[in-house]
Amino acid sequence: MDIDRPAMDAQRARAATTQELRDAFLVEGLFREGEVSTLHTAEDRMLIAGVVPSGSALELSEIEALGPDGLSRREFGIVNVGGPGVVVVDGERFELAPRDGLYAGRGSSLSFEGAGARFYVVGALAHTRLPAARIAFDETEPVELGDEAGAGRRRLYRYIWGGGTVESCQLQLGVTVLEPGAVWNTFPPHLHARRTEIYLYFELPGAGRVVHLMGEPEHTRHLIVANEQAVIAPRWSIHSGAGTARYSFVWAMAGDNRDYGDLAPVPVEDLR
Ligand SMILES: O=C(O)C(=O)C[C@H](O)C(=O)CO
Repeated sequence: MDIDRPAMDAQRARAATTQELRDAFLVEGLFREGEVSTLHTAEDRMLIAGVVPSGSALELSEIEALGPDGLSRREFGIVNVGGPGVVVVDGERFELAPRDGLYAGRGSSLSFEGAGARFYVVGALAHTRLPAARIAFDETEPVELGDEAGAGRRRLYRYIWGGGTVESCQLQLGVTVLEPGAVWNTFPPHLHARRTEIYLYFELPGAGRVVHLMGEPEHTRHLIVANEQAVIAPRWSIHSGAGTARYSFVWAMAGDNRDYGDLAPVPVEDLR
């Protein structure tokens, strides 16, 4: 799979059918055994990929949608959403346990190993090359969010962000893990005027679904999302959701700045 997806504007999203919304904002089939699958979106030119090495190593190589410069002008954030595996960045081997993350700078050559590993890759345009760094889930101090009464207790692990130790050009990325009994993420929701955000839901049971809320605050829409599916949130779209079971998700942003707190909360009373 190598998809080049155009943007849909807010006005069209208000009136889009369920299928049109899914075609524009939902990413299905990203993780296929023994394959690298990619999607490039016109929203902040973000690239996402699912890499499932199975028996043999796989490389992230040139992608048709990116044209002649290919991956050479991009930085990458990676999270292992499967079993243990290895990412090789320009010959250097990084072992990634489940939920571990990795940053790889502009123009890195990337290959992936490990039967059982499932790598989620996010690429953003980058103006300079910065050093690769592994971010261990176990060693990252989480931010505690939500409460039990609101079924939203969760831990947010910031891997690559403006206030952190791993440098990036524009990419921000982390993992949010819901506590047992929690189903809500990112509520009340918010907007980022200067960034695009992509969520990848994972650790959701097979028959589980997340009702993902999107759209302008006064014209909300929803997507029914299964495990290992991603949702693109343009700058005009809220991003929030409630699951039929607990889950985790990778959030990743690209855009004008790396100030993680640069967001506009939307009061619940203003949602329509
Ligand atoms: O659970 C949450 O809340 C989040 O993970 C919020 C995301 O980081 C986000 O949406 C940042 O814009």
